[in-house]
Amino acid sequence: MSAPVLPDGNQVDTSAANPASTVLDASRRQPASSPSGAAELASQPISSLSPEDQGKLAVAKKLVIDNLRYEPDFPIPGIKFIDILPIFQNPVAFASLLDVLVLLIQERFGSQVPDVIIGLEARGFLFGPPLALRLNRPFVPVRKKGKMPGACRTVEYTKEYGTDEFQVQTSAIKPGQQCLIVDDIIATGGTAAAAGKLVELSEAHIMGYLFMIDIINLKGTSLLGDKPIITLVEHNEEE
Ligand SMILES: O=P(O)(O)OC[C@H]1O[C@H](OP(=O)(O)OP(=O)(O)O)[C@H](O)[C@@H]1O
Ligand SMILES: Nc1ncnc2[nH]cnc12
Repeated sequence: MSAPVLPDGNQVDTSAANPASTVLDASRRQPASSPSGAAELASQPISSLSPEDQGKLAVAKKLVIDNLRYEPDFPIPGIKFIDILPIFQNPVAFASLLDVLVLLIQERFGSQVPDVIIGLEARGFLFGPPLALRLNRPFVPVRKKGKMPGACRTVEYTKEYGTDEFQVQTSAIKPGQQCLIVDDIIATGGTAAAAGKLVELSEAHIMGYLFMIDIINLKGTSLLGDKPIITLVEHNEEE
């Protein structure tokens, strides 16, 4: 099978990224196959990107989808867990992910760069800090209760498989800052909404949310009001 073809006609070598995967034409909006058959490319407009950047976006999305793993009944019965960790064991996929997240932020917000990147424990810590570095902006962690020293703001929340409490250090987010909240997955939306509340308690602004994956049948984005949401991949558990 031939390698993905960019709009400029050049071929992209993704074989080093995932030798076992089937390499598909990156110009397609959806892969012909994925490990579960359920993860699909998010249908956000890409028209303002150059042809070269559209090619990068298509290749990065495919690399992400090909590097997901699905674990039934984890962490509790009935949950089909999406394991994103293989992406970070694959330097080509990881670098491609970061490149494309920067592109999507630029596409959505133009020349306005977030003042701060807010990453959510734990998997928002995997790509939030390198993304913040790429944007030359500070990274602020939101952590589960009891992990950080000093004064913290706290909110309780409910997520797909339980309840939890989130904290941010009181002085970490400055009043008036434009915050981009980043996490690997939005499922029921409770986690991301809780992080949004912490930003608001800090008297800062939610500039938007960014997720690698949206489990769309759980409709989590409905908890995020009218804030801009960037999603790379949509996953439907019902398909
Ligand atoms: O949209 P929701 O239903 O709220 O769920 C989404 C959250 O669930 C997962 O985190 P988890 O709480 O499992 O934490 P972990 O990353 O520390 O494992 C995931 O990384 C998101 O943060
Ligand atoms: N199904 C799922 N897979 C991975 N992380 C999750 N967080 C919430 N739901 C999840």
